[in-house]
Amino acid sequence: MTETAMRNTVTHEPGPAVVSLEGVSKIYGDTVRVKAVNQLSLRIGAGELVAIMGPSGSGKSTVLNLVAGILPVTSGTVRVGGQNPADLSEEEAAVFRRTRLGFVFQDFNLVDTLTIQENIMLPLMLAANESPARMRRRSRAVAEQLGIGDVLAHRVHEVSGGQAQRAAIGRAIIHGPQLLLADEPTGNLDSAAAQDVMRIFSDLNERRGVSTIVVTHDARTASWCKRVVFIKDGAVHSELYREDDRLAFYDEILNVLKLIGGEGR
Ligand SMILES: Nc1ncnc2c1ncn2[C@@H]1O[C@H](COP(=O)(O)OP(=O)(O)OP(=O)(O)O)[C@@H](O)[C@H]1O
Repeated sequence: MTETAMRNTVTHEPGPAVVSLEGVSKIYGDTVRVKAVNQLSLRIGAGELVAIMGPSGSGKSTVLNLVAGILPVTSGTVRVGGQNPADLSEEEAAVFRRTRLGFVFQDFNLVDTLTIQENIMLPLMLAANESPARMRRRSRAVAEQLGIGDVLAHRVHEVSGGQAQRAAIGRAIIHGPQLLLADEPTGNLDSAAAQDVMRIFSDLNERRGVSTIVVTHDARTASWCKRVVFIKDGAVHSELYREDDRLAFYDEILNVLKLIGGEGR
């Protein structure tokens, strides 16, 4: 496949940008310098479900952390919902992340000592502007939507990996974030649980228009997204847009991964 063919030219018109990166570079270290992201520009429209793929060390997680405002850029501009995280104080940035973004991680990052329901309620508890009864009602509704209404009273070690990740998704969406950021959300799951999790992201995106970025090594996971951005050496290498057929998209993704390296699993 040629690079021109990979950069699908069908007209896609995403909504207003929820994320835009312009000429963004990130260099780690002072003495030993690692250029993890190199003049990268990327626009993600509101309501998009996008995967970021690329070989190990290509800069995927760094890009996600730059979008989240967890890492400062070395140069260039990042905007999330029109806001440049660099313009915010540390405290404002923390509030921005807590109220406007939702995070999902490979290892779930649930609090072991809390129940599944308490984990899902956590962002509401931190915001401290809702009554306990309302927080419980909202967390139950989210859990039922995600198919884990029956394990709300369980501790984290009493649920499966797939249920734990669904709880983490519940925690990520309960406050109605503008943008969901997921770093290898299916990396610790078996194939069936991974498909369930991606079906949930896809449903949230289609029914509720939740803008989502998923970093993944896994072509099957990426095939649930509508667009895949391939990163190599810290810059955008190519992109694919999904038409209707998810399995055909999966094959197209594997072909690009063969070309640029990356597992595909
Ligand atoms: N805190 C850090 N300090 C120094 N170098 C770092 C740091 N974090 C990442 N790097 C380097 O930056 C480059 C990009 O790393 P990053 O984790 O963003 O890549 P990735 O594509 O997410 O990799 P993987 O798929 O293996 O998770 C790599 O060369 C990595 O070694």
